[in-house]
Amino acid sequence: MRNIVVFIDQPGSALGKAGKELLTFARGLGAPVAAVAGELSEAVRAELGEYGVAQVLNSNQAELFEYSIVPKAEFLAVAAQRVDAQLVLTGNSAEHKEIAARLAVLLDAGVISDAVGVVADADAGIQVEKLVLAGSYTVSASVRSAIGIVALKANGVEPEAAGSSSAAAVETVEVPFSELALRARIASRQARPASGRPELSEARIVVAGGRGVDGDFGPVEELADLLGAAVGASRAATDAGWIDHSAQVGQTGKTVSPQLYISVGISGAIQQKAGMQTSKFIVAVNQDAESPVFEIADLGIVGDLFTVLPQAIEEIKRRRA
Ligand SMILES: Cc1cc2nc3c(=O)[nH]c(=O)nc-3n(C[C@H](O)[C@H](O)[C@H](O)COP(=O)(O)OP(=O)(O)OC[C@H]3O[C@@H](n4cnc5c(N)ncnc54)[C@H](O)[C@@H]3O)c2cc1C
Repeated sequence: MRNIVVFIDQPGSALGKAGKELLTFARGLGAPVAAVAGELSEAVRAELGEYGVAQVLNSNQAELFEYSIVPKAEFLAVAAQRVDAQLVLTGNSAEHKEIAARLAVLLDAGVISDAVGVVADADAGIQVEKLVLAGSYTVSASVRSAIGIVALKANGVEPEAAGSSSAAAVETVEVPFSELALRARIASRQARPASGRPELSEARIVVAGGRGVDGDFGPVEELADLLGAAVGASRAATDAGWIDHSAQVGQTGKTVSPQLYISVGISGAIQQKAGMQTSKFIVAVNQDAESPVFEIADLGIVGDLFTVLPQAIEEIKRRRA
């Protein structure tokens, strides 16, 4: 396969898990070229080398961050053309999916989002696996254009450094932004207070609470912190104002695909399942043995969450002591 451009968006002082996953995927397919938007520190450059990147295309132009979406798509278009890429990999967040779509228009390319796997086939080209209809179907799709754009879901692969590392060569890219790219200006940004927990859609473990917590997320948060997990919620819990809307998992919330999803006091309505059904291992705690959540649970615990969670917390602490 020809070069694979991997989009690394504002890495800051260290390469994040999402970027490492994309690079691990890319390495399995061909030669990864990192397209880094934002400042490129020496530490990140070294990490890129460790993850098998020999070439980095970097732009830190202010327009990338002062205007919405399109400048990043134009940067990736320049990067893809510069290295004659066959594939561009992006993350699967709402912003990255929009960037992927814009990029596809710019490059006259096929785009596939929500991907969980990519295979490069000499005859069939780029084959992508994705999950649809709340994860109840796996669909194989192929890109038929000369270059493909694929937005990959988080947690599809364990990040793994390449066996040997070498310093990645860095080339600065000056993007001639179009007039169209500068039409939606970002007026202000306000950072959310950091919770210290992992980002919900990227977390390896999620502990989610529903109406059953009855306003008290304490045990859910305590278990999450013990496991280094993100805290999720059903819509009933977010609508009640017990937790921020950004924690909502489901059809109208976030889609998560962690290694472990612990569902607590959630009935398992179809709209909730839509956002978590592809989790690798699902544990459900619910006092109603007939609750639909048990249909998708790998391990079901019938009981009062205010009894079950403290017992689990105590046992984990005891085993770690
Ligand atoms: C268009 C649309 C979009 C939607 N989008 C979403 C979405 O994105 N995400 C989402 O979650 N929902 C969504 N919903 C709402 C969804 O249909 C359900 O209403 C919601 O998921 C229910 O939340 P819940 O399971 O927490 O509450 P309930 O259905 O009320 O279930 C609460 C559960 O807690 C159990 N329980 C109660 N007390 C305890 C206890 N002490 N210990 C253990 N178990 C206990 C009960 O047995 C019950 O099973 C959407 C609905 C619509 C119409």
